[in-house]
Amino acid sequence: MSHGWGYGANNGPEKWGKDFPVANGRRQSPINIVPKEAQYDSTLKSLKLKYDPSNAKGILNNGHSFQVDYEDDANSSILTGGPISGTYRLKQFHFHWGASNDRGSEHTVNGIKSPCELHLVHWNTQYPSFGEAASQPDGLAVVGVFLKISVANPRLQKVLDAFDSIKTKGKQTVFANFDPKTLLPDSLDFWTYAGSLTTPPLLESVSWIVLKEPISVSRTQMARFRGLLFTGEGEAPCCMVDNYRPPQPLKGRQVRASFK
Ligand SMILES: CCCCNCC(=O)NCCc1ccc(S(N)(=O)=O)cc1
Ligand SMILES: [Zn+2]
Repeated sequence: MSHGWGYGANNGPEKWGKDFPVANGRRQSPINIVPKEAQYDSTLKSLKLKYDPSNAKGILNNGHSFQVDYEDDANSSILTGGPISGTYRLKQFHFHWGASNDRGSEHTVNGIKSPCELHLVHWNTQYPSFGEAASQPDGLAVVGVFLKISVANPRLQKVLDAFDSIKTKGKQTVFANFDPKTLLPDSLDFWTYAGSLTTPPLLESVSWIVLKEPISVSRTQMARFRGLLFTGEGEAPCCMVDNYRPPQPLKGRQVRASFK
């Protein structure tokens, strides 16, 4: 795909398999979560997230989404517990969203899409770097959080206020002193399954941890996500919307629940 992957008709999820054959693999993400078919696993530990706000570095429009990058050369912002063993370091968080509020999330629950989904990306400190970890079956752990339309979420404000500085692909700006823990819901109840990156290179290295409880976002706040552009400065503008991969075949995988 010389024109690079994306979410359009010519380079979107249905075309990714050409350049990334693992797209048709046995542990692809996202998936549709069917709560009634998830097995409660009492041996799952509670999730422990310890983040240092001063590790926040910058916010970047990468042409597919925007991401907030964290300093990851020490165990200061880490994920432990849940389905994982050992310590995983926060690398970045980003979102996926739709052109309208009826779609946008990657995971679905009983086939229902949410308007937006937050991903907090962590890598296993057993490996020397994110890049190394990303090629290992237990290399990454991503916490997924659904956003649902409700009252405005004040915790999103700082992220939204940076959008004017990163409107086009490749733009980035300093983003300091932000605790992603403030983006999490009250309950850390989760579903978990073995999956992959949901964008190319679609590496099958992710322990997915999808929280049951959503956080809120208002219609007005969602509209601001849609003001970002997939395109670079000076190119014909294309709104950054519908940057989600649809659910992939479960292929016999089990989804476990941390709650009854
Ligand atoms: C510019 C060099 C970057 C090297 N990065 C190489 C690489 O593997 N990047 C993958 C980054 C990624 C993609 C998808 C998710 S998701 N949506 O599954 O949470 C999380 C993280
Ligand atoms: Zn993602």
